[in-house]
Amino acid sequence: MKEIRTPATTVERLPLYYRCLQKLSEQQVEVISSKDLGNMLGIPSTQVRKDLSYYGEFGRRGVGYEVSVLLKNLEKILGLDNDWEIVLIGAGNLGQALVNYGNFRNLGLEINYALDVDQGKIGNHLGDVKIHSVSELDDLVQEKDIRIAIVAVPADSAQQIANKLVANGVEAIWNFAPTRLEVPEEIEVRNEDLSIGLISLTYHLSE
Ligand SMILES: NC(=O)c1ccc[n+]([C@@H]2O[C@H](COP(=O)([O-])OP(=O)(O)OC[C@H]3O[C@@H](n4cnc5c(N)ncnc54)[C@H](O)[C@@H]3O)[C@@H](O)[C@H]2O)c1
Repeated sequence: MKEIRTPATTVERLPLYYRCLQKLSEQQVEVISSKDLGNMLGIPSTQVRKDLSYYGEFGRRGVGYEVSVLLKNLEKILGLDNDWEIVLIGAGNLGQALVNYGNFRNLGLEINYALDVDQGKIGNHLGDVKIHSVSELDDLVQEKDIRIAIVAVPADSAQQIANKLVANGVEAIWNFAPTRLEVPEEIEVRNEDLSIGLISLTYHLSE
């Protein structure tokens, strides 16, 4: 049987549906139509139905989606029903902001460990998270079976850190350093480059 690949744009929208459904659930809304869900997110109802149809038959024609059922299913699809252990490398300005960002918790996600090379930072706490020496990376990643890492070190250290992470079993990297990481094909890398967002605005104003 030919496997149907879910478009990347659909996958990108799933967290939006999830967050929206969380809000609806908090507001005790039990059922939502694709039209209303789409209106809340600025997405056409046809797109909402198509996106969700890749994962199953969640809605009922003329009725809509049961919020709690769709929320539970999306939680599973997005892997948010797992207790992921996440390590941050580089507890500088950005790293600190990420650890202190409370909204990850609303998704059931948490940065559990922070590593840095700076002796002046090692031993300090970012909230509940103690900053450990980066020399502990190998042992920590292996012992805690960490599969997700956040790289927030300067660009010239990022590749070396990525190599160590991958060698110790990390499978997914959220990379904030403005550099392309060379990793094996099976490693999932998500690059976050804030300057690209800002440049897209200056580009449009300059047209
Ligand atoms: N600050 C931002 O808003 C921002 C935005 C986008 C991208 N970035 C990128 O994210 C990265 C971090 O930015 P920042 O502003 O937090 O810088 P920063 O200088 O404040 O922090 C970097 C931290 O990494 C640590 N570090 C350096 N080498 C290391 C190594 N080998 N192992 C472990 N820790 C190491 C430093 O001691 C420092 O604490 C940079 O690559 C930067 O370009 C930053």
